[in-house]
Amino acid sequence: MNGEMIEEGKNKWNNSRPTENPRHDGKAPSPILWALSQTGSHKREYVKSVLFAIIGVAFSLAPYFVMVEIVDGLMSGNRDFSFYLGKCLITALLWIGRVLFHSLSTGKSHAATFAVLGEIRKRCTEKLLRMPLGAVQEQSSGALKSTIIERIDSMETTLAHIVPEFTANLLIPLCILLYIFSLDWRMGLAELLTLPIGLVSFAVMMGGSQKFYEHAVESTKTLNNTSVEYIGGIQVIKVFGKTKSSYARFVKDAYEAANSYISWMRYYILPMTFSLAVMPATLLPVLPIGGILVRSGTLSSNHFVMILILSVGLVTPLITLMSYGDDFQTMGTIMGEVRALLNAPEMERPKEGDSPEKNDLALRDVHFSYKEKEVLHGISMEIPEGSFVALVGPSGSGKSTIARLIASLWDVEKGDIFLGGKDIREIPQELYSEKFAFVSQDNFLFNRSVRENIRLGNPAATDSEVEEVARKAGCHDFILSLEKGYDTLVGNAGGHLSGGERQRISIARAMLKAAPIVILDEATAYTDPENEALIQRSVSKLTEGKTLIVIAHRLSTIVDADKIFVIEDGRINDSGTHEELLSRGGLYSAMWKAHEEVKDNA
Ligand SMILES: Nc1ncnc2c1ncn2[C@@H]1O[C@H](COP(=O)(O)OP(=O)(O)OP(=O)(O)O)[C@@H](O)[C@H]1O
Repeated sequence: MNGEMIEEGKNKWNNSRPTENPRHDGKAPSPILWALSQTGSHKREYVKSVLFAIIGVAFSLAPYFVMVEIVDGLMSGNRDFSFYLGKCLITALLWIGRVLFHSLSTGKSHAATFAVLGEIRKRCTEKLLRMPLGAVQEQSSGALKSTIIERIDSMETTLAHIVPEFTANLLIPLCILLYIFSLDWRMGLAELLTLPIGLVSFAVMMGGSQKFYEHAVESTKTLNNTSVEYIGGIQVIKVFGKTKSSYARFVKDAYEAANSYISWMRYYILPMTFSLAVMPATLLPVLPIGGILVRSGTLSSNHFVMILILSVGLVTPLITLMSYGDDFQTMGTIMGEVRALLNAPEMERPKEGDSPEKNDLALRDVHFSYKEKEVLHGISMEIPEGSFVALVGPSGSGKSTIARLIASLWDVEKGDIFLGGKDIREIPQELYSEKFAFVSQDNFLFNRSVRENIRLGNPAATDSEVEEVARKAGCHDFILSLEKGYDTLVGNAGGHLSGGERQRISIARAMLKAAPIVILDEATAYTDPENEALIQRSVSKLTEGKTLIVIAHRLSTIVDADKIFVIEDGRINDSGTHEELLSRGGLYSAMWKAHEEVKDNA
């Protein structure tokens, strides 16, 4: 199906190192085969479901053979009422059998499909953790949510029905055809006459409509993004009086999404209806050809009647088969998105291994780019275990980027980072993450209780340990003043709390983690002077005997650092203690002077 080509071409991550085994011929497997390859331990359930479906379809076809016998009876003048009553009873029983096996089949395949899609979704979310932070953040949250939640969900019905029913509805007409061929090969050929015409029209539909469907999917994603942005940015929209224009954009995207679906349906409705009408119309050639053969005496009228009735039996499974056409298309596109996500490049980290005993950090000639633009141009620094190191410099100079690379949120592009003498690319991500507590200025809180948010630092911590750490981080009192104390929900991304409150909770969370290396990236940016003193005290408790890496604009908070690195334009401009840097009179002393002046004028 050409959907595969398009889906691979549209793969937003397709220039990446693939993480799944591609096929040897370089082509991606069909979406259905790919989906089936993901069924793992549920394969047996699908096999059972297919078997039940085949039995179900066989039950639904058997009445046609009973009908043949009834017509036979009528034609041979059988007037025994019990004969016909018996046949009717058999037909009723066959109908019950059909309903029973169809239900068993769909029940099994729905259960298996829910489990398989659940696993695919789990793999997608786990994948996000293994990808570099930047690759995840480049995707809009609306589009990612749409792929992982809605679009995977939308495959459920199709996948659950396609596996058993497609197989059953393909096998049964084949058996009927073989049977008709065994009765009379000429009639078998007559049955096939409508097939090529219907198939050509079907292929035309499938070929051309893929781009319409792709467009419909893209415009739905745009609509998703616009609505997520509209809701997320509602404060900015209101403050800047952009309600009308933002709403107009939302409406425009909604129309675009609706219209793209209409165009898709407009394109495929004609060829689809034509092939749906022509392909199953096997009676069209069968009736006249059969009539001629009966008249010429080369086909018995009994066989002719039997073939006519069986031809009617062919129609339903053929129509069911064809109705899966656009489902294949939809599945192809969704599977393409899911595979693109699962194939996205991962951070180079082993699954197993040890983390080093020592915690000295070293950066050697580290280069890093966001997309094309290099922002770090050869950073080298040593951060001995237990030291207090500060990164200062103008805004945009690359301080946060260095911190993120040290915390292994991204991979370096060139150069190396070592922890305890070991290249961090040789340390499993989970073990490495255990070494770090990272507090930044925009710490994310989950919409759970305050207690659960702090406990994320150490899921095994008791309630009293959580409260103890909150006291140390200076947030115990304000937490108690909240409506439900520690059980208060913090709102989406912590939206029910002030910036300073969020920050103190994040510090408590980091303290609870008890990691040997603590990174504070503008961690006190939102804090008022009174609380800053409190937090400084708690930070010093948090970092006793630990490595502390601080990024700060307020230089007064880092004067005690063992070493200050002055970063300018992605390079280290200077380094040393506060006094050493002041004595050299470079960028740092200019920054210090500016800092003092602001303080004096405040
Ligand atoms: N996710 C990103 N994608 C693209 N460019 C980025 C991204 N994050 C940062 N940059 C760019 O990289 C450069 C360094 O940014 P970084 O955040 O490391 O600077 P910083 O010194 O921490 O700044 P600040 O003090 O203002 O927080 C800047 O030019 C910034 O615009």
